[in-house]
Amino acid sequence: MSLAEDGLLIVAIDGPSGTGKSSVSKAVATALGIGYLDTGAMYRALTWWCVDRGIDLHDRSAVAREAQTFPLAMGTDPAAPTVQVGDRDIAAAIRTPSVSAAVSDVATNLGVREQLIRRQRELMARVAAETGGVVAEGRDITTVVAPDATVRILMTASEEARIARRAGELASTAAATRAQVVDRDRRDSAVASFMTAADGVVTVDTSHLDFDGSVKAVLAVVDEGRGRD
Ligand SMILES: Nc1ncnc2c1ncn2[C@@H]1O[C@H](COP(=O)(O)OP(=O)(O)O)[C@@H](O)[C@H]1O
Ligand SMILES: Nc1ccn([C@@H]2O[C@H](COP(=O)(O)OP(=O)(O)O)[C@@H](O)[C@H]2O)c(=O)n1
Repeated sequence: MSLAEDGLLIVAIDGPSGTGKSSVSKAVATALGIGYLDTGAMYRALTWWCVDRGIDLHDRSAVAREAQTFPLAMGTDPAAPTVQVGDRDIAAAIRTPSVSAAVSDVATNLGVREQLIRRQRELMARVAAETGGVVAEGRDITTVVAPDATVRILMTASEEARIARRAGELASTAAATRAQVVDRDRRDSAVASFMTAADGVVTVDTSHLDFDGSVKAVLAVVDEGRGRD
């Protein structure tokens, strides 16, 4: 199944931590009046779920089994995205440093990726059918989840800018944040290629842009991509 058929607007955005993917994607989806999917939140939610249930994250087949069945519900309204398992709201719980430190162990499990990619494609197709399109962001959306998306963007920013943004959010020092961010990107790179743009993927470098400038830059790429379609 091609996600991009039927005139739906599928915008795929990848990039390393702290480039502005989540915040910019939400604003872009809001401006376009379409849905929003944070795929990183799905890997974080599975990590939280396994830890909560006492499942050893290194037991690859047990974690992959949970990926297939755990009761995840992603709210895809860009103005108020939600993450729930069962009826429990875990949006805040999945952002804790302990989940951030453990999530790469879950995301580098290929059995997990197979299941979550399947769920991401299903969700994207459903949301796009409902709203006319979707902005999905993560590490492998442009290359694996939706390589046939209408518009494919790699968001980049200098390591310095990314660390400064994350440190601001976490109220942490640059040195401590550097270790977390760089280390996570390195581990994540084992299973997805998001540091350089694949063929046909447009790079948006946000190092010297403010937030509004980044939103405008992405909207300009979307406009151009739509025109070509
Ligand atoms: N272009 C930008 N300039 C300055 N700050 C930004 C920019 N884009 C995002 N931010 C801020 O940086 C932080 C990290 O952004 P986020 O969207 O979470 O990045 P990512 O999803 O790529 O990890 C957020 O606090 C966000 O508001
Ligand atoms: N498409 C995706 C999205 C995220 N991930 C994993 O999920 C983690 C959390 O993603 P995130 O988008 O919330 O990360 P940040 O916004 O904190 O950088 C990443 O560090 C990857 O391990 C992935 O493997 N593939």
